Amino acid sequence: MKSSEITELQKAEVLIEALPYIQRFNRKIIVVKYGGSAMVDEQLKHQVIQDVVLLKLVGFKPIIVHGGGKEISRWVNKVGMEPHFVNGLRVTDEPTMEIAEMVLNKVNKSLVQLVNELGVKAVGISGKDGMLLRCEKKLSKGEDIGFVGEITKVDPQIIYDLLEKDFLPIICPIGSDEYYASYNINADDAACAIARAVNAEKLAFLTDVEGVYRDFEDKSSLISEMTVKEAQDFVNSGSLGGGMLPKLQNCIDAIENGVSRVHILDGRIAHCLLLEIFTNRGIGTAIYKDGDARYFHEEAK
Ligand SMILES: NC(=[NH2+])NCCC[C@H](N)C(=O)O
Repeated sequence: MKSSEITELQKAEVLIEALPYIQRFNRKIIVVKYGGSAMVDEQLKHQVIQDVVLLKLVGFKPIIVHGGGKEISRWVNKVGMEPHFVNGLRVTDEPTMEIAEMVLNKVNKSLVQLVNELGVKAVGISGKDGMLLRCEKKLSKGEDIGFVGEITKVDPQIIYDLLEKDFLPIICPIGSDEYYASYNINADDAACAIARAVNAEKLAFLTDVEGVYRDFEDKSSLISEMTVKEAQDFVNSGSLGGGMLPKLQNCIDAIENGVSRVHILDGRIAHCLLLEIFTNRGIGTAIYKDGDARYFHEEAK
């Protein structure tokens, strides 16, 4: 429908549809894992930031956890470093880690600036600040791939302090080990661990797919919602394709550890966060605690 075809009443109805969600998620923590195409395309980037600012201004407590993989590769190439690979994974040696940390902090501050420009005060930190993310070296099939960390402990105090003072925390996934060395952490894992540690109401992943498909080959088989049990059965069935397995496992892990709802969204769709959170049907895949599924649809009818 073209916007000119939307009547005034329909516009009002859109806002009314959002009412129960504004009410339900008021003062609740929503962790947004920001990554993929939505980080590269300038317009999408702006729209994501607008959505998060809106979430903040209607009374939610959003937290952004972001990656920066593409930007790190760009800088590694720019300085002419030769990448090394083990098991198909790029090795994060010391010089690469140095660049990764510089780039992630740079990306972090550019997001802070975008949020600030829209009138909400953001504070950008890495997992090293306040000792938020502690980690140890992660091996790939027993092999050393450098400074890639696996989270061992999350201390969310810094997040609570920022939220209490009404700041919007923006976090890049760098952690430190027992010797205080820096490690690069997978941003999905960081978002999941942070959401668990703060008992977030929601965790939303911005990805480059529409959501979870029942049949990976069939793009019309998008699953709109499932319970954590259904998600677990799906993982166990072994029929999950396209790199979705670790993501879905993270979702299950989050829900089993205190997060109420996890959403897998298509970050390539403009304003995907608003369309998911403030409508009954959403646009991606929502995973609920057992017993919670469809409850909200029923109530919102
Ligand atoms: N993909 C879906 N079926 N989403 C439903 C979303 C429901 C509601 N807006 C929420 O954020 O919890």
